Amino acid sequence: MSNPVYLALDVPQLDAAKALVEKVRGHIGGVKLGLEFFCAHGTHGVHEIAHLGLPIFLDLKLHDIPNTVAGAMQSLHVVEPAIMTVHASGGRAMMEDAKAAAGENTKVVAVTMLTSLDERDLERTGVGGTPHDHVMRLAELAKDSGLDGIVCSGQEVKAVHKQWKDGFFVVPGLRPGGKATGDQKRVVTPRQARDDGASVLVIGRPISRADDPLQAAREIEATL
Ligand SMILES: O=c1ccn([C@@H]2O[C@H](COP(=O)(O)O)[C@@H](O)[C@H]2O)c(=O)[nH]1
Repeated sequence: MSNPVYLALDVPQLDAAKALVEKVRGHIGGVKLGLEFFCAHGTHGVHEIAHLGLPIFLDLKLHDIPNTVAGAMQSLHVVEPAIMTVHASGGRAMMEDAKAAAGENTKVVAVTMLTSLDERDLERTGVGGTPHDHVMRLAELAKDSGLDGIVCSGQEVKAVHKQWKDGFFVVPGLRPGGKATGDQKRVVTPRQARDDGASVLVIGRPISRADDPLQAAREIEATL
């Protein structure tokens, strides 16, 4: 089985980002490039990282009217990402058009509820119910819209996997100690997420901000 860990490369300098990937490449299965990286380095930066030879997950969390999101997906064919994200709350038509516009080798997955949010945050946005209810509802919408899977926390992945057997599940908000730290609120360990059905484990700061990123990546891999 291939390594499910995708390193979140939220690092502003391109050279430092490349050096980090080179350092830990034997202990990860892919690289996740998000808004911080893309705003700084654009498609040029994506190509530079892709040249290192690992699969690329482009996490831009697109959320706009269907025509605009479909146009953005088309424009990103040049970088051929293995995985792309849109927001499930963009609605069915947006997700259908995003999937139709994506390259044939790109999995499109929908962000349900950010792992930095909890039930109180949800309530403040006017959404009632628990994170579990909200994630399940949006997962069903993503499935009906023809997407490949969703992004959710490790606290929901087991339930979603039960209902969507062949879905592709991306789980961020992972902490080796299993404790919520900093901005991440719905947290589990990488091992628990894997055991509960995650397809991809997104891990950033526990590796990138570790005193010894190589050792941190090795230790996480050993738990899986
Ligand atoms: O719900 C979500 C969706 C995406 N992310 C992204 O994952 C990484 C997590 O980084 P850590 O440093 O391991 O916290 C980051 O790039 C987020 O943009 C998420 O955390 N939660």
